[in-house]
Amino acid sequence: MSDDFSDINALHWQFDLLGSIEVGITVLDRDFNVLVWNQFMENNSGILPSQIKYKNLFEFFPEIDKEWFLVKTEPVLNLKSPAFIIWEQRPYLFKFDTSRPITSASDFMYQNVTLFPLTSLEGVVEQICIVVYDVTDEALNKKGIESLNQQLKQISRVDGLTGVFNRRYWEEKFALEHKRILRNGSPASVLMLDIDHFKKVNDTHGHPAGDYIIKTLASVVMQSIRETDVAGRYGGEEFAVLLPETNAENSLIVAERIRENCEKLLPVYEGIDIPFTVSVGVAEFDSSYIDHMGWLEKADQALYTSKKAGRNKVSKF
Ligand SMILES: Nc1nc2c(ncn2[C@@H]2O[C@H](COP(=O)(O)OP(=O)(O)OP(=O)(O)O)[C@@H](O)[C@H]2O)c(=O)[nH]1
Repeated sequence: MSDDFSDINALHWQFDLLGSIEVGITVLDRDFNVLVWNQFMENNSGILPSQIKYKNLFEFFPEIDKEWFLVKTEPVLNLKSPAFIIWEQRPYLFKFDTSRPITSASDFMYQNVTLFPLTSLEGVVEQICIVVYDVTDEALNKKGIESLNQQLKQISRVDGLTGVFNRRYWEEKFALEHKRILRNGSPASVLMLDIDHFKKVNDTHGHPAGDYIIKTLASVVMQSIRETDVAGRYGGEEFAVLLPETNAENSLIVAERIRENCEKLLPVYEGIDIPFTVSVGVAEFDSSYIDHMGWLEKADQALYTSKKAGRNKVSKF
């Protein structure tokens, strides 16, 4: 009698434990009818155990992809091996609101889920137990760090003044593209651009006005090239542009377009007109350019030719 009583007692506190534990626990039969629904599941779903008990899980949670869930539970039921669902794979199994304040970056609870078999005394799997862990904080932290890393990466690649790639990153991309071109022999060209008499802009209108002209040139360049082209700020008022899949003829058209757009544009800084022109050098890739910097050097030489010829010009190496 006293043994029976202590068994009942143990069962009672075990049920209490199940209720107060800060993880979700539910037990399903082989047809996915709910047998156990603990306090955590009730609190987060708003569904009472009396409402869901002996009912099919999928009726209450249509967001669970039934086909996928059957595949996931198959080894649990038939091979007695547990299965895991991590939030990186699937953010949640049950769509619960997050209990975090409204400022939280997520409006649902991220979950790690364990599915394991419950066997009868005969060793037959008759039920499946689902344990749901709330990992919202961990997930948001990780996502926050990832996005911060992404931002840092972006900052380290981009020139702060103009938003185009900085020299270091541009050269990295240029070197990679050069390798690819050496291998497949596809046409490509590179441009070097430099603002004419830029020192005069600074001297006459001041450094901030000079910065404004540099930014203006960057936006002219970006508007004049394709998405697959790669523009970078190479020096103070000097830009480099890589034009993949572009032969000399077509790259001269692009260079001329940039030169003309700059000439036509009349930037106004603090009420003062500051016209400017650019000189451009163009060099098409040649298989003898084994070194990428040797290729760029050709564009620089062509730029020098444009400067010597009176500026506001495009020259081809
Ligand atoms: N405002 C501003 N000026 C810069 C920046 N970087 C470099 N410069 C200036 O750009 C000027 C470049 O002058 P130079 O290289 O002599 O050439 P230039 O006056 O453009 O003459 P040419 O290139 O021969 O037509 C210098 O006065 C630099 O101080 C920058 O970020 N902002």
